[in-house]
Amino acid sequence: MQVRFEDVTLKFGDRTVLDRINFTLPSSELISFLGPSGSGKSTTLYLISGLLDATEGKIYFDDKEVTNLDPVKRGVGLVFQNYALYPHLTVLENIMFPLKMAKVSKKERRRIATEMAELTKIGDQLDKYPRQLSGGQQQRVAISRALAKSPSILLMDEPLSNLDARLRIEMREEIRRIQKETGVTTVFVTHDQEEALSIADHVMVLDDGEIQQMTDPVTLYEDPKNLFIAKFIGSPIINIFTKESRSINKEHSFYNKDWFHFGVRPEHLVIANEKSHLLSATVERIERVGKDIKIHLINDSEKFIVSDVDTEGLNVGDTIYFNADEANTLYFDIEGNRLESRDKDE
Ligand SMILES: Nc1ncnc2c1ncn2[C@@H]1O[C@H](COP(=O)(O)OP(=O)(O)OP(=O)(O)O)[C@@H](O)[C@H]1O
Repeated sequence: MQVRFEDVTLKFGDRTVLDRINFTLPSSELISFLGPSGSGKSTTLYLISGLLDATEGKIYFDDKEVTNLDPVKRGVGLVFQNYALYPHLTVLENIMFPLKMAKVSKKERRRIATEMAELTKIGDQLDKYPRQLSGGQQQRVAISRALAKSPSILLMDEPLSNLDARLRIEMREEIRRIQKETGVTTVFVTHDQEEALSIADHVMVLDDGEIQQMTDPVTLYEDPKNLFIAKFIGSPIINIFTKESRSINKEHSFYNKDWFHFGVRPEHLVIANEKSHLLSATVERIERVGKDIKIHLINDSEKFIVSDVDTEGLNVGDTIYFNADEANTLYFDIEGNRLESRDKDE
């Protein structure tokens, strides 16, 4: 099922949190809402679920307007960070609970709940209580329960935030598998860009209540619409320079072009010689994490990072020279809007 927002505004008192936002979530896909804390991700999710009412604007599920429809009638499945399981009910009873509320027959409840538990690989834990399960297992129960009523859309609010790093990675793969097996349109809220990029078919990036860009993860990384997206997506962070930057060689032909900021990702800086370089800096630290090598550089107080270069013979304190890989250089105007944007969604 497709979700469409038309000029949706949400105010808390006189504070506008979302201001006339418009988007369409494609059917049967996994969509991530990504953004810093307070950007409006959960608010947008609650508007879809009906737990919050829009102050203005219209919300559609396919062609049906649901703006004023009761949350129960919207048929959404919800999964929260804290699992929200009933502690006094077993796994099976937890999954069957919404079906019981919907007056589904006992036999049918058990059949559906067992099927959902098999789907989420929790079928061998049916008689246990939530306290006897790990965080990852509890989240599997919560997902089974949310899917039991065949929701039109599955909404997940930071579902992995309570899990440790390894389990987070395992569970995000599981969520993707379950979404692909069921085909239920799913929204996954996170503030973790790596999580969003790895799991989602489409990512909607929010900042301060505004949609900055909505596209597939590869386009988001390669073709950011503005400086905010360029800096928010990618780790290590993109290197950004301005016309005033002391690291830039102002003799370089590149300098005369019509940009105010330009950005080069750490893997797109290439070593040059002193005569024809664009950037210069001193090696401050060489960081090795497993096979990944990052060189931290400094020029005056400006810092940047380069990766994927040969570090043999390189020492802290050395001055090195770079050129930017032109095809992968991102240019921005003074307001931070991308120049020559190649956004495929436009
Ligand atoms: N009930 C409320 N009353 C007043 N302001 C609220 C309320 N709920 C949220 N807000 C404000 O709305 C803005 C968006 O909040 P929201 O929870 O949607 O952000 P978020 O992107 O989900 O952030 P986080 O990752 O921290 O949960 C924030 O500035 C928040 O303070």
